[in-house]
Amino acid sequence: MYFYKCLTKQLQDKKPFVVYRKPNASKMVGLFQKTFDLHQVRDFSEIGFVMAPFSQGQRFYIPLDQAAVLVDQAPVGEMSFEQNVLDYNDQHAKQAFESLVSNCIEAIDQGLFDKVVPSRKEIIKVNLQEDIQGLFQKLCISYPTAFCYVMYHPAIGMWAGATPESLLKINQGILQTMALAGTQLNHDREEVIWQAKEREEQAFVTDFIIKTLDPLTSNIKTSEPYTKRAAKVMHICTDITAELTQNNLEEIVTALHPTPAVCGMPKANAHEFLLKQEGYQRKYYSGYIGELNCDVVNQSLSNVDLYVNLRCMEVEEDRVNLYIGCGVTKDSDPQAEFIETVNKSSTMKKVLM
Ligand SMILES: C=C(O[C@@H]1C=C(C(=O)O)C=C[C@H]1O)C(=O)O
Repeated sequence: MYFYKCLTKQLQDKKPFVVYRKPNASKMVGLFQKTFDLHQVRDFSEIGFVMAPFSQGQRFYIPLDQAAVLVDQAPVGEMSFEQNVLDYNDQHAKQAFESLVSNCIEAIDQGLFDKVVPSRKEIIKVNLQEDIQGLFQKLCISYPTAFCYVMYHPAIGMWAGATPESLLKINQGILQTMALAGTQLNHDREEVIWQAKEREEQAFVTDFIIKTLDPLTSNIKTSEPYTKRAAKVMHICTDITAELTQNNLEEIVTALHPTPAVCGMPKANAHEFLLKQEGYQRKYYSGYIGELNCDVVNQSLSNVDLYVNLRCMEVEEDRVNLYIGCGVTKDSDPQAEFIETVNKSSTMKKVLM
């Protein structure tokens, strides 16, 4: 297929590209940048595909007018969930994460914040560089309801993922976002029971988003919280819509990101705590990715469609780094939170096998 020939050529040339497929979409998109330049988003008037970090670092993008643009049928097929690797057994990683969660709970007890989202990195020795096409196909086939992508820039490296979380959609003056939090294993039964801890954690996120959008938009509406299934796990989700009152995309993105779903609440305290205590660089994990001022498949230049970069991995020469986090509140149990990160990491591990 010509799409994959371009992907292979782009990789050989080490030029920037992104390939992606939106949730439930039948089409995939490839943007293959013609030069090596690193383009940065400065005021959100830029048009193209953006990838922004959690905190410090470059907000880079592939400009639509500097890329070969390809749209094709997205991969479909069957993949079984059976041989899942959930028996992660690194005692050192377990202890380190549980101690981080305990520090989080202590900080909550001291009144520093109500919620915080610590995370960790898991290194898997595997060489995926030879089969990026296969990686993208596996992501798309395994996770039809997620936003699946592989993105590369020589200055940033290669990132791939299948995220269930939308950060921001704008279409014809209507803004949509979601408050996603709370996690349990996806048992595939229709009836799902959520404990108070998860419901409270998710309500924090909804409240934050409503408060954040209030001065920037009008007519904010929320759905009832519902269960959103995301591969091996499921979450509580509230859909939120609002009307834009002015053209203030930069203000809106800056206000929403990072949400309490990936950082915490109040945001500034949680953010500062994470930068000091997590002990590693999140880089582009829990940043955002997606279309800025364009909808490539529908050939429109007025849409925004950004996703939170979760269930993602950084693909290096001989290894991949998986990034995973979980929301901590006063009622959290460090062991249970560690298990939650292991369950979430199975989303990525599945496509590594
Ligand atoms: C932080 C992550 O996920 C976020 C945290 C969740 C939680 O705390 O339950 C649920 C969904 C995401 O908003 C992650 O997957 O790394």
